[in-house]
Amino acid sequence: MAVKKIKPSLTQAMGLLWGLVAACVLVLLGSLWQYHRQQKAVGAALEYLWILPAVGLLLLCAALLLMHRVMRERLQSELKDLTDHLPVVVYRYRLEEGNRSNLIYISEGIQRFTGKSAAEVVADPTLFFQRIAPEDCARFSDVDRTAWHAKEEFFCEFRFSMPDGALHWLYANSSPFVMPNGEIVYHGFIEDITERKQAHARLRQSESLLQQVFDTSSAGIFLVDKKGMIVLANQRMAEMFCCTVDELIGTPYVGLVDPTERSVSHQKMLALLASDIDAVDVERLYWRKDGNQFWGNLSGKRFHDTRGTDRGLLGVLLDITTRKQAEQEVSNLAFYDPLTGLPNRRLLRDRLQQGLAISARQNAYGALIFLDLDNFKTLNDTLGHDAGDQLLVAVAKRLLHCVREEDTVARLGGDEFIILLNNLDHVQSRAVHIAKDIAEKINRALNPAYEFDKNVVRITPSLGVALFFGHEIDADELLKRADLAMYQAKEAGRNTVRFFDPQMQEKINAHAQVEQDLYRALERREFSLFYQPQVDAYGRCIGVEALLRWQHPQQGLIPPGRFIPVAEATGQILEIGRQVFLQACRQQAAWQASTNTAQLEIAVNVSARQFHASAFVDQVQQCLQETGANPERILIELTESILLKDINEVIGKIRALQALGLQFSLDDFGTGYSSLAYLKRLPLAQLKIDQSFVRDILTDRNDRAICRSIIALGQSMGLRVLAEGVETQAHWQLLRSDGCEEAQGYWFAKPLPLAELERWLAQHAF
Ligand SMILES: Nc1nc2c(ncn2[C@@H]2O[C@@H]3COP(=O)(O)O[C@H]4[C@@H](O)[C@H](n5cnc6c(=O)[nH]c(N)nc65)O[C@@H]4COP(=O)(O)O[C@H]3[C@H]2O)c(=O)[nH]1
Repeated sequence: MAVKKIKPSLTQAMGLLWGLVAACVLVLLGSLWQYHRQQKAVGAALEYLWILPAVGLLLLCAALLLMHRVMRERLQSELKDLTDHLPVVVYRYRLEEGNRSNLIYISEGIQRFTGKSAAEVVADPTLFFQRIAPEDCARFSDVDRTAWHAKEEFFCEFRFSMPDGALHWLYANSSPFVMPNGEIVYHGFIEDITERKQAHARLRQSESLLQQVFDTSSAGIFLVDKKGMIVLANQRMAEMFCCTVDELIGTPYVGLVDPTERSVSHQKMLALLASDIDAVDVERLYWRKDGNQFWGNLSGKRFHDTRGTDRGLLGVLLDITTRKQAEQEVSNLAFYDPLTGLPNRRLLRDRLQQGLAISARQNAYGALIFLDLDNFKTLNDTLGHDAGDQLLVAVAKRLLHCVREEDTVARLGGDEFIILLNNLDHVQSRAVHIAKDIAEKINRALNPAYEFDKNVVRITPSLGVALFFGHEIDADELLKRADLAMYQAKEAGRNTVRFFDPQMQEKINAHAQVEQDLYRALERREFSLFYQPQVDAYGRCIGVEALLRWQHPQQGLIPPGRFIPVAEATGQILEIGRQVFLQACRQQAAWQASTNTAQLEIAVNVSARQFHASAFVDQVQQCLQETGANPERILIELTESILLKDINEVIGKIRALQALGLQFSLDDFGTGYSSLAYLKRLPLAQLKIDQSFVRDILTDRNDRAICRSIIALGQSMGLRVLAEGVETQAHWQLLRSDGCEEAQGYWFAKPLPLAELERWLAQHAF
């Protein structure tokens, strides 16, 4: 806004005054000259000198009056200039008789509001009033009237139509003054408060928004002062802690934290409040008034008031219990065995790494125990999987009772458990001792019967222990060692503990070597069949047992006991067994051609894995067709382990093969687990008494009693009974006297290659 220059009227007034004085002096001197020319004495003229001070005085008064007037005008002009350029409009009115107002003055700013000059508005104040918004008119008048009547200050906010048509908010304020003459004059101002109003409205809106957020937020919002006391909290916060907002306010924040974390949390909170850290984000357990816990995520931000003073911490608390539970579940699924709740293989691997690190750091031996339940599979198949699961859970519980909290009990899967023992001792011999004691304790703990539902079950474990010291060996190797030791325990008769032994490792290496060699043997056809004669009660050869031999290029002839278990474990037995059966069929077909040999039966061993293979029946059928062998002269020898699987499936398969004409013999009878109930249902032709019973029949009364029982059992069920491993005449005579009608053994002949067998047959013509 341009500031107008004030005119220098005081200087002009002084110039005028001096002009007047000079004029008076000239007039006086002129009069004196006239007297002198008219030869009047100067002395007489001097009598009129008193006029001089009088004229001077008059002139001074006139000058002072002029000065006062000039000064007042100048002041008024300056004041007007000031009021005209104020952002507010100032006005003055007088209250007249009958409380009527009379506008005396209004500053030029009124033009902004009305579009009319101040003089026009003074002349006609309605130019102003008519612009007041109709909805505010009545209120304006009421307030105005009340103020006049009471002779009090008037103030009012009202809407006003501006010259451009926009509606603005104006604020008018005036205060009464009693003039010396008793009249009442109001001085006031009018201010355009539209922007302020809008700002207030915006502020109110955002405040209301904030309040709504505060009240309806699903997060707990609170303010903690610098001493850690809650000074503000919203409803949700109160709900979270099962109390009222009032109960929260004035209490220490730390009282909301779970008691187990309280002291740590308190220290942290105070340290935080004293620090210049601006924000925090923590997840921790909180504690409700009803005693329940919940997981909360606290996002805290340092709170400064409008003056910038640090007032504490503004916290936003979210209940994250559901998320935590979900995380826990995911973690459980990833790291824990869902059945027993024990750590799984993945977590075990992690713990193992930690165990090795602890051992290295503390220079102490630790131990890993590999535990496998003996015959769990049989039990699971017999009792059902639910019972099997219950048993595993019960075993897990007993295991946990046997070890310290810092030890790990994990389940690898199936019936395999691992126990990791850390920090046993610095001295190896003592560590071995401790590990042994714990392993035996576990063994004892698992032995007592388990009772669930209607079942009472007994199960024993085989435990393999491997010691470790620092990072001498890695986790994989350690597991392998404990596993090997466990197998050693199985080999030693189960229900026992074995420590890892390097010789065992050699066995495993040998196992791996045999596996490799077997692949080559299959390719190069290094297998052949030997035949061991079988005789009847009169010593006549009624058949042969086909026994597999492996002609190893370096090791020579290898008996089946050395490679059949490997072939079974690797599945190579399927192909080997097929080749054996095919060869046996070919031989039978060849013998059919001669009347001397046409009646000979060939007994063929079939392993459990081979028998259970889905293609087995088709394979047998194919071999028979391919060779033209007489199925009635082929006897399949099954071992009792075959019966451990679903017995109905086994019976079904035997029946299907029987339908082709084949016969069945149960090998090694008495050594396995078959129950008599199953035996009754099996469509067998023959029972073979295992040679372990036959061997000591002459000296061991029990063995003889067993042999007698098997013979009697076979007879009662209409089965042929063949005694294996008959090595002497005395054996055979005794068996004969007990009613055994068939035999096989070195007394008659050893397993022979084909050519030798044929020579033997020729010598023992029947
Ligand atoms: N001490 C002694 N032993 C005698 C006597 N008479 C026979 N033996 C041996 O006893 C075993 C009898 O065979 P197995 O019980 O079926 O036991 C067999 C059989 O279970 C398995 N086997 C042999 N050939 C095959 C085959 O082709 N397939 C399958 N799956 N297993 C086979 O290998 C086992 C061992 O076979 P081998 O070593 O040939 O051992 C044979 C035989 O040589 C005797 O008077 N005294």
